[in-house]
This record gives sequence, C-alpha cells and structure tokens, in this order.
Amino acid sequence: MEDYIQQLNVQQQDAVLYTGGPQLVIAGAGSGKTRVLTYKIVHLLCHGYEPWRILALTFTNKAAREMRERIEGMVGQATASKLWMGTFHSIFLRILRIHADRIGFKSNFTIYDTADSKSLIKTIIKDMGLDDKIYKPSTVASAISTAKNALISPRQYAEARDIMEADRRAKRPRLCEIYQAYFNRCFVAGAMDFDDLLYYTNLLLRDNPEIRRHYQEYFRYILVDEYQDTNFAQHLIVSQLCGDAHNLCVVGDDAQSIYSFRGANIRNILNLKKSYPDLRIFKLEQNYRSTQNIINAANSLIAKNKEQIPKNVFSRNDIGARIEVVQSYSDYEEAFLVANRISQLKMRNHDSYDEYAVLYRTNAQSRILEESLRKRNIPYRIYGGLSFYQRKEVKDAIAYFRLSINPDDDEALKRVINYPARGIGETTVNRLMRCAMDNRVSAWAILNNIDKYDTGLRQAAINKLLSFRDMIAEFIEMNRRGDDAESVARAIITRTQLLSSLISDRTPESISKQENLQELLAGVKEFIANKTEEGTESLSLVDFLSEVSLATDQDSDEVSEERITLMTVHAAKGLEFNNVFIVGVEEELFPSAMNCDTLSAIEEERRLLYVAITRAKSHCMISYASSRFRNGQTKTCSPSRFLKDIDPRYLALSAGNDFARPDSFINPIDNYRESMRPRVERTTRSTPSPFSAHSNVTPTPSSSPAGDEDLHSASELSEGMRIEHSRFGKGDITEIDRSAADVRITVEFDTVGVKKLLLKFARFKIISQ
Ligand SMILES: Nc1ncnc2c1ncn2[C@@H]1O[C@H](COP(=O)(O)OP(=O)(O)OP(=O)(O)O)[C@@H](O)[C@H]1O
Ligand SMILES: [Mg+2]
Repeated sequence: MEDYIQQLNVQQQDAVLYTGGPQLVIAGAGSGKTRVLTYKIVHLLCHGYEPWRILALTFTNKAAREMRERIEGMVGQATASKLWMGTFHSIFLRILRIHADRIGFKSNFTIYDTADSKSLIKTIIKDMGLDDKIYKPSTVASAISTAKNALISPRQYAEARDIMEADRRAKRPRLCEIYQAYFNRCFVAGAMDFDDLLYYTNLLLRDNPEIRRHYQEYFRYILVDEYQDTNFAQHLIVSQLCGDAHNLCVVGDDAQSIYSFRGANIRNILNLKKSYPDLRIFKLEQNYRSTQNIINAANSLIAKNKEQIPKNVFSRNDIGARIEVVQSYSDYEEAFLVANRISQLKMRNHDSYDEYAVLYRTNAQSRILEESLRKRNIPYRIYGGLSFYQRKEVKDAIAYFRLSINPDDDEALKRVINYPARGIGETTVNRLMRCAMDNRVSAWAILNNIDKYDTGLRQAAINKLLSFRDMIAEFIEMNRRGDDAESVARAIITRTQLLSSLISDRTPESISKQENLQELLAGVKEFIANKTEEGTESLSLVDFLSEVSLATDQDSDEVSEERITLMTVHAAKGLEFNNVFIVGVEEELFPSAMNCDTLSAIEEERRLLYVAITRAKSHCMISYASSRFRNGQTKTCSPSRFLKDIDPRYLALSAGNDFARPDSFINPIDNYRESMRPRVERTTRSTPSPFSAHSNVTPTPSSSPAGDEDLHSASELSEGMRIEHSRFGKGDITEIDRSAADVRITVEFDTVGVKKLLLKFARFKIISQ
C-alpha cells in the first residue's frame, strides 16, 4: 500500500479509499476530517484523476492554503497548483468570470465589499425618504443577505406573503423595495456583493443546462470541508455541480455548526441522505489533536445539547493538564493574567508563539488584550481587526483600480470622485448620482454623455467631472492595451496624486499611509511573480482584484516571524494550537446576549465553546471576569452557564472561582470543595493531583505581577506570620487548619478583612516570621 495510506488509521483509510459514490464523513473535532480530505485528494491524484478535475471547497482561504501546501508537499507544486481548490466564494467567482455574459454581467464585474453594500443601502434609504432609525442599514443589509442566501429574488420576495407580512409587523413594509433597488443598482454598476457570488452561480447553473452539464462532466470529484456550515445556496450549488455522477465527499461535524446567523443550516448535513440515497456514512472516532482531559471536557459540554448526532470521540494522547478556569476582577486583570500565563508557559515549554491563541467571542475584546501583550513585549497577530485591504488609503487606491476595470462601479466612483480633492463638491456628486438613479444607468454612463442628461449642473462643475472622466479613461485604456497589473497600478497611484497628496504631510499617520500604498504596489508585484510561477497567463489588474476582493482580514498578513494569534472563535474553526486561552466566558458575552432567547440559539453558542476548547492540543485556559467595560460602561458580569456544563473532573479551578453558584454569596473555598470533591477523590487514587506541591503541572495563575509571590507548603508557615497576598494585599495568618486533605489558612488582611484561603492556590510572599 502507498506510503500515505500508512499515515491514517483504519477508519480514515476506509474513508479515503472509498470512491464508490457520495460519501459523508461525520466526526468530532480533531478526528482527522480535514486530513481525510487532503489524503483523499492525494489518493485520487495517484490514481489517475487529473488535478484540474478535482474541486475542493473550503470555508476559509487559510484552510485552502494549508490544504494546498500539504498536498504540494506530497505530490509536488506543479500538480497541486492545478487543483480547483479554494473557498466557495473564490471558486464561484472564477466560474462567474468565465460565464458572466450568461447572467447579464460583463466579465470585468467588480465586487462590492460589506462597506460598499452598506453605503449603497444608505443612499437608497435616503433617496426613498425613509427613516434610517427604522430602516437601519445593517438590518436591511442582513435581510437582503438572508434573502439572497435563500435564493429569493426581489420579485419572489414581493410575492412571498409570509415575508412581506413579517416586514409589515416589524414596521418595515418597504424592505422589499429597498431590496429591489439595491439589486438593480448593483446590476447597473456591474458589481456583485459576496452573497451574489452564490446567488448568481446558482442562477447560472440552474438556467443554463449546458453549463451545468459541462461542469458535471468536468469535475470528476468534489470534496467539501466543514459541510455543517454550508447554507442553502452552497448546498444547492454543490448538488448542481455533482449531477448524477455523485463523486462527492463531504466532511463535517454537526457539533461544530456555528454559522446559522449566515444562513448555515445544520439540516444540510442531516438531510444529505435524502439528496443522495446511496450516501455512505463514515465515522471517525479517535481525536489526534488534544489531550484526554481536553476532549473529555469538550465532550461533557457538548453532551448538554439536545440536537446532535451521537458520536464517540476519544483521545489516546496524554491525559494532560486539566482545563484551567480562571476568574478575574476585571477585563484588565483578565488580559494581564493571560499575558502572564503565556509568558510562563512559553518559558517552560520553549515552544513557538505560533502555538498560542487567545480566542474571544467578539472582536471588541481584543483591544485590552493587545495592550497587555504589548506591555509584555509578546508579539501577536490579530485576525479580524482592520485588515490591510480595509485601510482607508488602500481602499482609495483599490477604488481607482476597480474603476479602471469597471467604470460603472458606482460605489468606487463615489469614493474617489473627489479624492484627492479636485473641487467636485457633495452637491455635484449627489446630482450626478440622482441622475444616474433616475435614468437607471451608472454614473459613468452619465459622465460619458453628460450633454444628453438633465443633471442641473453648472458648466464649471461639469468641466471638473469631465477631467476626472478623462483620467479614468486613460487607466481603462492601459488595461485594454494589456499593460501589466503593476504598471497600471503604479500609474494610477501617481496620476491620481494619491501618494503625492500624502507626501506634503509629515505626520506619522501620513507616513504610515504612504508606506501602505507602497506596500500595495509591492503586493501587486508579488502577485504577478507568484502567478507567473504558476504559469498563469493573465496578469491584469482584474486578476489581482479578484484575489484581494475576497481576501479576508484573516489572510492579509502572512508574517514569517512567530506571533501569538488573537481571533474570534468563529475565525478559529478548523485550526489548532498547543495552547488556547478562551476569554470572556461570561453570561451575555458567551453566550452572547443576542443569542440567549431560544434553545437552539443557546445550543449554537454551546457549540461555539465546544469549537473553542477543541482547538487546544495540550493546554487550555478558560477565563471570565467579574466586571467588564462594554458599550461605554463598566458592567458586572457573571460566569457563563456553560462552565457548569463541563464535568468538573476535567477542570482546575483557581481559588475564588464562583461559577458553580453565581447568584449566591458563598465562601469560595466551600464552593471549590463542593465542586471538586469527586475529582479529588478520583485523582488521589490514580494520577497525582495536579495541584500537589510536586506536580509538574503549573497551578493556575494568580493576578500577581511576576514578583516573588509563590505557593507555599504548610510546613513553612506558622500562625502570626505576616504575608503579602497578590490580590488581597498585606495581612496576618491567624489560623492554619491542617485537619483536612487540603490545608486552609485564615488571614486577617489589612484592607479586605478576614479571608480563608486554600493553601495550594494561595500565592503570597512571606514578609516577616
Ligand atoms: N491518523 C493520524 N495520525 C496522526 N495524526 C493525525 C491522524 N489523523 C489526524 N491527525 C492530526 O490530528 C489533527 C487534527 O486533524 P484534522 O485537523 O484533520 O481534524 P478535523 O477533524 O478536521 O478537526 P476539526 O473538526 O477541528 O476541523 C491534525 O494535526 C492532524 O494532522
Ligand atoms: Mg477540519
């Protein structure tokens, strides 16, 4: 048998070797689903399948890249580069560019990002004279997105009584008109938003049987990762691409379905059998990623969900340390503790910073973490912040790139028509756009025939518009002539004075903007170099734009230097790290306050925590704070209900943890004893307690700044000693209770009064005997 097959367990081998028809690999986290997909592709390549006839769809660009690299390592770059492998969006964009004319678009259509969509929606709401407090652009945007992902056209929307009725009840009866207007404006602008990439691919395949058949014959095998997070549109496209050939392999885990807010439907996976009666189901059970403790903890959590396919997931890796659960007083302290713990672990393990990730529920949580990491000089990379391509100066340049390819792109035009300033005022722009709307054409069409339209503009304004038009026309001509992407990009940045307008200003912000523009040019150059290597012929700005318009923030900074990763749990899907820190595990944050109303919403949040925990290979810490600054004020927080779902045997709690009874004032020690009793009994018999003085497992961190506070054994202590505790300050030991297995000390603190502490957790320094 081939070498690569030996690198799989028997269940995985079965899944890889099976090529008899549609197949679903359903298995828990870390059990090798992605590995099976990767090896299956290698297997197909080794058995005569041509690489360009294999389509592999992933959820993120990062996942696609990792899979490609892996395959490259096994079959070589020349073959791997020919695979159709990428995210749903990037593959569909590729298909749509080829057949754009079939759906009424030109092949140079541009992509509206979220900001463009929102800006257009705002304009429409304003033009229709609607109240943007009722018709909130974000609400409208998400309603339109939901409709598109369910493949509901504006006309079908208008005919769908239940939807219209729901809008009326929500006091937004004109949503449908906004959708229609938005749809039309995008079309006129020759632009597609992200949802359109799915929407139009569906339309293309549905309405053009010959194109559908072409792809059905062309792709001999289709493989999809993370199938649990596909939405209806994606599900349908996959089945249209498959046709009757049914050479389909999808992998997924219903317990990790976390994208229902984007229309992902867990039922797609549950109902696959209906779409493919000859579907074969494969299960994988052994988790190779994580320690037993981590897997057991994650299993005990997810077992609380009612809706799920029963699965057995076990690990044969080391038992490992328990998941640390750490409470802090505030989000600041939490950030401090995390940074502290990272330094500690890094010193002990000598591993790379790349093996550390801090996961949070919302992006807003990153700021404080960043601050404390910077203070400690811990290098980090943040996924989900403002990506390179979302920075203002870069977006300005890209808007010009877009115009040079598709001048009908109204949002790009609006963005830069007066940037850098060229005396085209807001009124002029508004009149121009108004005229375009009324005539159902793009602003560019008006500019090209301005005498024919009644714009109501004065000659001076018209002259300025025309010189803008002439400049854009030059760029279009360069592209038409076939100039390479880099020279067009360079010409644009010079000719528009994007760069020179920044040079006069010597502020650090302006210098960094100049650097970003230079970086963008370097990016274009690099893009050409890479593509040339791959042997692709076209090196135009269109190709560059296709790539960057789908680059998410998660892809932008590929730095070689090692760094820890900060990201949302959603973004962490499919990834793994030695050490994972999950922060802000509090009510109203995790589960999110917006996802607390229904059982299914809570179950999704629970799955999210399951995903977070299962990213960890050897060490996992969960933290929550008692207070947090959110939405402009400091709020009191209580520990997440999910903490109680995890079997306490797999948790290591620091003193003071009170999540077991968040609503009652209890002595933290009693609480600790209560929640830990079964575990303590168990562990004393089998493995040594991770808390014992000789354990090689580091106790949970304290809030102490790395000083000389430490843990002490009972024999060192005597009553009357003066100590300084990391959290409570100075005080005198009044009692040492050695009667129980766990020694407790009573300390009379100068400021906070009498506290009982569990010695094995208490970090303090002895000031005087
Ligand atoms: N048979 C095996 N032998 C050695 N390592 C394995 C084996 N199977 C999987 N692994 C390793 O286990 C880890 C998890 O595998 P993989 O990422 O494929 O799991 P997954 O099921 O896709 O996880 P997730 O549900 O998080 O996406 C990877 O590091 C992978 O290389
Ligand atoms: Mg995976």
